[in-house]
Amino acid sequence: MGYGDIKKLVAYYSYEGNTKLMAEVMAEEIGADLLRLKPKKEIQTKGFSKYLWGGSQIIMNRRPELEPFEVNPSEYDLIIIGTPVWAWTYAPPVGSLFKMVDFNDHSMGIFSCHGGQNGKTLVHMKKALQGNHIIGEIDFFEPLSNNQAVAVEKAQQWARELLDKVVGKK
Ligand SMILES: Cc1cc2nc3c(=O)[nH]c(=O)nc-3n(C[C@H](O)[C@H](O)[C@H](O)COP(=O)(O)O)c2cc1C
Repeated sequence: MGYGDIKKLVAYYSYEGNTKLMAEVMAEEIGADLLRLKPKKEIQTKGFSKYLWGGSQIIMNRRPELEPFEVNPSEYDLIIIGTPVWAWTYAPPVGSLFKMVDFNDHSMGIFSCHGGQNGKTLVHMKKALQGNHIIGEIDFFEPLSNNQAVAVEKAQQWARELLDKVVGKK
């Protein structure tokens, strides 16, 4: 099977744009569809209270209801999932995705964007995605404001490597 036959998706949540940038760069690099996870109710607070609000979402293990998807994620051969790190783990809307879609036997890449403490984010994602093939994982330190060009190149290269692995496997 060639590169053109592989169905690729980048699904992500982003509150402040870092994960969005990395997801868009990856999708463009490998010609993937994009799925932005959008909670039906998103609190708009950019000050310190965002940590209180987000932290409480994690503590209460919230799985917010998301806007309907325009694609069916389980139909893809390669699925990349990106999240910001919230309280050392993946953000609640990504947990909603895991609950809504029965991922099984998919080739997947997982990535996170964080402020220096990735915590157990990728470990927790792998646990939630058991039964799939996690063929790559990567994290980025505040890519919007910290060496953006380097982060972009790293994201492009990583996405290409994932695609090469999937093509090689088929
Ligand atoms: C509610 C909340 C909790 C956060 N918790 C962490 C954390 O535990 N560790 C960390 O390194 N960064 C943490 N951050 C920072 C974000 O992970 C980081 O800014 C990331 O790049 C944001 O991605 P985004 O712009 O796609 O939303 C937190 C941010 C928010 C809003």
